[in-house]
Amino acid sequence: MGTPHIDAGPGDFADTVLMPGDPLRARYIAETFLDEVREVNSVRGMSGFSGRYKERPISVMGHGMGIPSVSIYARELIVDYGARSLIRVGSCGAVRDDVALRDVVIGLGACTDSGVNRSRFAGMDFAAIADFELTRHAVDAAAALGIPVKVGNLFSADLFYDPRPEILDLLKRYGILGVEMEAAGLFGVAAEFGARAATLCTVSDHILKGGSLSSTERQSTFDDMMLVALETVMRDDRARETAT
Ligand SMILES: O=P(O)(O)O[C@H]1O[C@H](CO)[C@@H](O)[C@H]1O
Ligand SMILES: O=c1cc[nH]c(=O)[nH]1
Repeated sequence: MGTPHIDAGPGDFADTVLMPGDPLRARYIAETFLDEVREVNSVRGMSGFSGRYKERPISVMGHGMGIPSVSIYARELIVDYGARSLIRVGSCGAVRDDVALRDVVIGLGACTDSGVNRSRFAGMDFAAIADFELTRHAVDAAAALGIPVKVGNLFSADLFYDPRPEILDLLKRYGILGVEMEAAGLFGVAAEFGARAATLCTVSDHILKGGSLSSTERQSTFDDMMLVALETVMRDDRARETAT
């Protein structure tokens, strides 16, 4: 098998995939948190790995930057490789005064200036929301780990270098917790193909107040968020077992 962007074989991916934008962050997660790791994709350098966390098969793969890129990888993982749950583990910028560098935010939903969800939803406004169960388990996992999180709305921007500085105050006024570039598209793809998606982000810079983490820090220092994401999967499994 194989797709235009993934050359893994059947069964190479677990049903749950953690997805950072940065493929080097994917490698870091796999090498730091998973056992029995094997690389299952390297097309275009978009590293994908499968391994085990506490015996549970789990995959991690980069999705690149922006909604077009995450839309390709999310669709191929769901449709061609049978992924059922995608958890983005990203970085974001803050606009609110009460959101600081390294805060972990969990997206309930994501606003966007992208038109992709209108394209897929017959021109209507689609509410790009995270899967409730995954999100609830992420919040509970964070609490159990003693890792503070903020839960609320994200903004998925089409432009990293946006020439409209005035929108930042608008985002702040509307309570946006983090500005990133994929969640709204990921939620749209998951809805289109009947999968589940969640987004966790660590704040890597404060867009209004200033201050930022280095690219190396963004690549390999988001361990709190990774633990929350991995424990989310474990909690989600336990909840599903109990329900059946
Ligand atoms: O660090 P990642 O997960 O890539 O997330 C954020 O960083 C990139 C921009 O620098 C965008 O992909 C944005 O969503
Ligand atoms: O997309 C992003 C990611 C981090 N910081 C930003 O300002 N935007």
